[in-house]
Amino acid sequence: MYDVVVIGAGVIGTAVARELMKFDIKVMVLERENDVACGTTKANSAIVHAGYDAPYGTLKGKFNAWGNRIFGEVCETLNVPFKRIGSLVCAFSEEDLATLEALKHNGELLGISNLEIVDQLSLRAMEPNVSDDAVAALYAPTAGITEPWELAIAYMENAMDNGAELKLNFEVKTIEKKCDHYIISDGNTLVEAKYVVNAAGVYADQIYHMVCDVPEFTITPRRGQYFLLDKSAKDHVRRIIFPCPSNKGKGTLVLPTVNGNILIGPDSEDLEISQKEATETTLERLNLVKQLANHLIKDIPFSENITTFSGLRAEPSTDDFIIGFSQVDGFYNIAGMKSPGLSSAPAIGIYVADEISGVLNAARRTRFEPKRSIRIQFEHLNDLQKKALIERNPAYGRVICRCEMITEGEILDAIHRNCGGTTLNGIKRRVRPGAGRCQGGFCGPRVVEILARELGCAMESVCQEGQSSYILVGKTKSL
Ligand SMILES: Cc1cc2nc3c(=O)[nH]c(=O)nc-3n(C[C@H](O)[C@H](O)[C@H](O)COP(=O)(O)OP(=O)(O)OC[C@H]3O[C@@H](n4cnc5c(N)ncnc54)[C@H](O)[C@@H]3O)c2cc1C
Ligand SMILES: O=P(O)(O)OC[C@H](O)CO
Ligand code: FES
Repeated sequence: MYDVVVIGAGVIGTAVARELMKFDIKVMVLERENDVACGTTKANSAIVHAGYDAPYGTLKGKFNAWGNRIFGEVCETLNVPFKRIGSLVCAFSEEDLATLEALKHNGELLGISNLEIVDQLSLRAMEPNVSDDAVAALYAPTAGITEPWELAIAYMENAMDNGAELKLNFEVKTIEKKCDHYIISDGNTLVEAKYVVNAAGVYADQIYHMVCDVPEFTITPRRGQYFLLDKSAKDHVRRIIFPCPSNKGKGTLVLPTVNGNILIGPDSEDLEISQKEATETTLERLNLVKQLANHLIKDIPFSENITTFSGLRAEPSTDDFIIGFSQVDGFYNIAGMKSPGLSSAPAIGIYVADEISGVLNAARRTRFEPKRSIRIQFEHLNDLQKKALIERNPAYGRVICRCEMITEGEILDAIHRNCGGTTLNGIKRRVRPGAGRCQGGFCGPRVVEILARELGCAMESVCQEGQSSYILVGKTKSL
């Protein structure tokens, strides 16, 4: 019997699992996909918001401010990229100027430091490509960018290094409440736990419905679509550039990624409650993203686009995050994790682990290893280091991805760690082969070969992403 089962291995579920491992608690994470971070965590703006946007007095405001404060330390410990590049919210009218003042005031109530309204001249000096029509901006130097899926992978890996378990391909279908525990099933296997943490993203309402006849909330998907530009567009903007927010969200933005690409989006499209899988992109909405971004930033080189994608916000009927023990004894909801859910994840992990360890009366684990072991990034080594590494391990001398300069050694490491990658996109998310300009056209087949060899399976059974997303069907000719 587990003390705690966490349903959902996005950035929220994995953060909770890792923080729970600081206590003497037996933890299992259940995830329906064949990898962690396959839900909203893999498709968002990747911003660690400064925290001035969510209203003072809300859970979003509290956890964003707290999460931003500790984000740098968490990423350093877990070896996850994070850059505090700062953000600018641009004003185009008198009404927008009033919005900037209101955001600054709200941020100050939340304890966000160094917020400043900059005039047109300063804005132009900071970001020469901002539209000539922008008259001022709210500058927040503490905003940052990260790699959301890498954070979730790192959280899960570190949780497993400390004894947590992960069951992939386990779609929770029923949850049965007994007098002092739960029985969770995917239709084949039963898992028993004293407490359940529901971190199932856009499905959190359905999971809660399994134990509660009349749930207090619903979760509706709100889609956002993006363009990702090649690194050749690097430096078109150096900070996160927002328009003023509206009741649809923080608007369509332009920002750099931690790897030097330029990200443009999202739009904000309310879908039906049943459309929890609708992550397709559409020409109509991408054209809207283009139009909105061109209003904010001049001369965006859309010809450098290398991919488009979309993510689903978990829009709760309550408008705020839902975090806490539910009406059902021993059942804990972390639902409605729309933006700023990523920014808040480190703080939510700590908060939830404290609450649950409290009711379990669990002591702190004496042998908790907080650090994740170093990941070698071959490209970032100097020549002497590269030479020494290749002598020690020749796999680092074989470049598999030319666009991103990724070696076989890095791919092997990504496969064999705890919470290692087993799919083409899983390896791409961990070490970036396939994330370059050719989008895996050259390196994809090599990665499939390595995966099959290392996992001891046929190349035909290697998947691109989800279960059954097979890439190869069989041999077309023999040698
Ligand atoms: C367009 C967009 C932009 C955003 N930008 C930002 C941003 O810049 N900054 C920021 O702070 N936040 C941002 N967010 C919000 C942020 O991405 C989310 O708050 C965060 O990723 C939510 O993580 P999660 O773990 O709750 O959900 P998810 O990542 O969706 O994880 C939930 C997991 O539960 C699993 N699951 C579901 N049902 C079951 C089941 N029955 N059995 C087992 N497993 C199940 C899913 O497969 C999934 O892996 C954005 C969101 C979107 C959509
Ligand atoms: O559009 P929002 O408000 O959901 O925010 C999403 C990201 O945080 C910013 O793109
Ligand atoms: S060679 Fe890997 S993305 Fe191009």
